[in-house]
Amino acid sequence: MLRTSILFVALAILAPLITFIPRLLLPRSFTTTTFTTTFTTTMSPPAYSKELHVAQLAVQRAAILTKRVFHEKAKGTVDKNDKSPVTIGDFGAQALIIAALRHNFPDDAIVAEEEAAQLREDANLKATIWDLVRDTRLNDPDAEATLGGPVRDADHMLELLDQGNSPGGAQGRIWAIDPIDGTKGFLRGGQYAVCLGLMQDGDVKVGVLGCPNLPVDDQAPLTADIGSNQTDEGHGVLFSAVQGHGATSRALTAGALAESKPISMRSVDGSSLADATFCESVEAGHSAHGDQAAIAEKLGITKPSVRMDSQAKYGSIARGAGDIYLRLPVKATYQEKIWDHAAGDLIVREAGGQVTDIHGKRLDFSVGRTLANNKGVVAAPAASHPKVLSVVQEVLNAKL
Ligand SMILES: Nc1ncnc2c1ncn2[C@@H]1O[C@H](COP(=O)(O)OS(=O)(=O)O)[C@@H](OP(=O)(O)O)[C@H]1O
Ligand SMILES: [Mg+2]
Ligand SMILES: [Mg+2]
Ligand SMILES: [Mg+2]
Repeated sequence: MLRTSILFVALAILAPLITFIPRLLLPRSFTTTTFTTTFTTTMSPPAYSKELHVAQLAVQRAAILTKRVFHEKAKGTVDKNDKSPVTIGDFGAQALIIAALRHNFPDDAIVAEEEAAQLREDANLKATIWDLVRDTRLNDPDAEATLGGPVRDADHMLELLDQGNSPGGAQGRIWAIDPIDGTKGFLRGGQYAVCLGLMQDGDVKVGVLGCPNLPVDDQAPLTADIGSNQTDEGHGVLFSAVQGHGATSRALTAGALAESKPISMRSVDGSSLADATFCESVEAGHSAHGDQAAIAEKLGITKPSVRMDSQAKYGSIARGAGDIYLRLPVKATYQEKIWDHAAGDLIVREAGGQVTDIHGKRLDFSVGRTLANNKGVVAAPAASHPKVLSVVQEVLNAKL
């Protein structure tokens, strides 16, 4: 009887410890709900699960704002110092994404394309963007709470916008934000993407792309004229990847995340390229259409190229709707920006692709706000990348 009582008391003391100790070993950011659902099934937390979840919801919320602007006739276009366009949608989306990151990861650095300087000089512009930011939220209260809820006021919005000024680099956690990639496409009524990537020590770990004008269906044929989405019906895709965990797509929603599907590139090897589809920029100033056409011809590609704005190109080849993305330099001095490539690079590689520059070097995100160590982009299924790269080099060398 005494022995049974001692055993019972010992069990009563030990039981809570047995469940508590593993929690001590987990990262502090790991929530109890996630712990019970994931830890019990896999015994270890999935890498970057909180970062992925926040990034997906943040992109989804920002996309609600960009879609409102997309469907308006006057998009509040302003010229930047470098003469490229920026709209009220770019500013608003960036403020909302940074608000979500600051709420969840206050110590992380952020590299973002836009800054608040023009809004500080133009009260009307500031008020217009504040109207958008104040009124944009996810329609799922839990999802909205995850992002920290609404931005406090218009001045705080400006402070948030300016927090994307990190110089980047090889150390620590750095988020890269392109609030609207393909702004020219956005203005033309074409493709654009809301882009967010997380780098750890210069390596992309998490990538999320929101593409409001791509068809939801991964099997939908890739055509040049897919920007004619005026109703949103059947359109809007959220691509995601975590390093070492593959890539997914899901429908872009206005609230909680939709169910995801794994995606992969088509298996095109060097000998079956005749059937391949290649994508390139719409803007001739952004990539060399002539060189790209010569390369396609030498590869035996028979279909015409699909010209599409933004990192929607990376998402499209990652889900096998296209196969190859070529972005050959027009000007030798142009340095690609990290926010134009971070998410897409990871999504394509996690879907079975390879992404390098024209010299065959992997894109190097560790050297600041630009890809200063790289020239151009060559993205293709891993099995055909060596062949594509060799033809890229043959065509470019012949010009020297
Ligand atoms: N000269 C030059 N060469 C290469 N790239 C350039 C150049 N100038 C601008 N940019 C960047 O191009 C980004 C959009 O290019 P895309 O290929 O995605 O779209 S497009 O079809 O060319 O419009 C675009 O991104 P957003 O500004 O976010 O739209 C720019 O960062
Ligand atoms: Mg821009
Ligand atoms: Mg861009
Ligand atoms: Mg942009």
